[in-house]
Amino acid sequence: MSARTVIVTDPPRADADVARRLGEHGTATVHEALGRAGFLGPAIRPAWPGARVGGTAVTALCWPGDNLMIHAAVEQCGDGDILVVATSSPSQDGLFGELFATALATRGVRGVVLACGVRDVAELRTMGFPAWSSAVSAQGSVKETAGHVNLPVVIGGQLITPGDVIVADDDGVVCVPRERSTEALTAAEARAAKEEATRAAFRGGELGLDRYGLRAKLRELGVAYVKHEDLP
Ligand SMILES: O=C([O-])CC(=O)C(=O)O
Ligand SMILES: [Mg+2]
Repeated sequence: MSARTVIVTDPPRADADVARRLGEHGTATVHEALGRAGFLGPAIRPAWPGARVGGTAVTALCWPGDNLMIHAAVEQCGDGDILVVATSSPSQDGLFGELFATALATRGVRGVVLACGVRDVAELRTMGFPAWSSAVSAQGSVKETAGHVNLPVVIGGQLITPGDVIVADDDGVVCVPRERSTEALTAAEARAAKEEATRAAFRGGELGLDRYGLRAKLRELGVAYVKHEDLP
C-alpha cells in the first residue's frame, strides 16, 4: 500500500509586493536583515548568472529521478510565485528544464529552486527564466511516484513553508518566513541605507578600521603593528 500523499491548494502567501521588494535587495542583504538566517547554503547555485528575484514559495517533494510532482506543482503556481523542489533522498538528476520553465513563465512564476539537477541551461538563459539548483544534469526523469505539493520542505537545513518569501541571486538562495517578511523588508531597507552611507565613506577614503571602531578591537586582541625592518 502506498503512503498517503497530498497536494495542498492555495496556501496563505506572503504579500507579493513585499516579496518582490525583498528580491530587489538581494540575498546578502536579506540574510543579514534576518539576523544571518535563512541561507540555503553554497551548494544551491544559479544555472546562469545575473538573475535576481523575490517571490512566494510553492513547494514540491519529488522522488529521485521522478518529476511527477513538479507537473502537479505547476498547476498550483501563479503570478509572483517561485517553485521550490526538494527530493525525498539526495539526487542530482535533471528533473527540470525549459519545458517546465515555459509552463511556469506562462503562469507568471518568477523562478525555480531545485535541491537536485536542472537541464536545458542554455535555453533557460535565452528565455531569461531564473533557476537555482544543486547540479546541472542532462539525466532524465520518470513520472511514476507520488510525493507532495505545498507541504514544508527542508533544503540546506532551512525549513521552507509554502507562502514563505524566496530571495535568490548570484550569491545563492534565502528563505524568509512569511510571518517575518514585513519585518525583514524594514530591516533590509535600513541595512541598504546604512551600506549606502558606508559606500560613500569608503569612496571618500575612510577605512573600515576607523568607521567600525576596529582599531580598539585589534588592540583588545593584542594585535601589534611592527615595522618591516624591525621584523626578526
Ligand atoms: O521534461 C523534463 O523531464 C524536464 C525537461 O527537460 C524540461 O522541462 O524541459
Ligand atoms: Mg527539456
